Amino acid sequence: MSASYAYLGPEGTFTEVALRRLPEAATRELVPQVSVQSALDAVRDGAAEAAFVPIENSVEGGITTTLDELVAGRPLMIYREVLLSITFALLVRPGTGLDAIRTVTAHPAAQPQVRNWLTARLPDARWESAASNADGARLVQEGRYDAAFAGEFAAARYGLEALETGIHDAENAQTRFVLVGRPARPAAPSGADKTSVVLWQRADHPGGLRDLLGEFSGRGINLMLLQSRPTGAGIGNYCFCIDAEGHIADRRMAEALTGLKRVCPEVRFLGSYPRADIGAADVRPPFAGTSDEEFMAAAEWVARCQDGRF
Ligand SMILES: O=C(O)C(=O)Cc1ccccc1
Repeated sequence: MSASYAYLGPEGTFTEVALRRLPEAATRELVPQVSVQSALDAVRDGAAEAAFVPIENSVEGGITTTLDELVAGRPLMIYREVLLSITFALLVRPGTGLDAIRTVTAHPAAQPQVRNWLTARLPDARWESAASNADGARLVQEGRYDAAFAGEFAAARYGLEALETGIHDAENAQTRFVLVGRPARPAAPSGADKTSVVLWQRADHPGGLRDLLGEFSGRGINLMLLQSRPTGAGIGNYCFCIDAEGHIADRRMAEALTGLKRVCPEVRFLGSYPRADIGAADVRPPFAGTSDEEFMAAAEWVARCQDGRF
């Protein structure tokens, strides 16, 4: 197995900056890929140990290419996450002024984060999507577009200059990235973990989603993400990507997943991994009746009842 991490490239993406924040990245070869799909396929085919890709941003929600790959592609698992605060720079070939910009490019997920700025400052510019923000910068270098929204750090890499910096429609916009590998035993609980799953619900079942969510809420498990994605089976057919607080090694999470596996036609476990937003010291204690000890004591009581030893 190759000790390399594939990531959404080319060099100079926000993805690369976020990846370099993981201590383990320092000991791996980092290999840029042209798309999220090719980064994930490199892992599935054994060419890379893991892939690092964007999955969610606080302005627009899920990065659908990544979610759909994790939902429907050959199974993979999430091992780590990184949160990165993002502002954009407008990168141009040296000497280009704002009034000369007719075309702008960036990754589609960048657009909702710069839309107001674009309307105010470059109302007539035509938007074209790029495979990533750094790829947009590369295309500006090649003369294909006049300007790209990307990280300021990408300017030097592509011989461009930043005409404007700090561009962001929403304050504190953050993007979440995940390190994805082939399925294996999740790391032991860190004390502040989350669990990602995809749930399919039975067709035409009134209150189906409420019942699925009840498996979590009834055990005191807080949800951090709920995103529906079409299953591809026609209008009205959705599955649900869910991030929930806790680790599959926690009794309450294991029991919630057991309940979901019984009632859902399909459940895909996407991993239990350390949260990037808070540490163990900030995790609130389990709600009354939902600690490991309370689950175990209750299971022992049932066993004693079954034995007539209560
Ligand atoms: O990493 C990049 O540069 C990307 O193209 C993905 C992305 C898109 C929008 C915000 C953050 C990351």
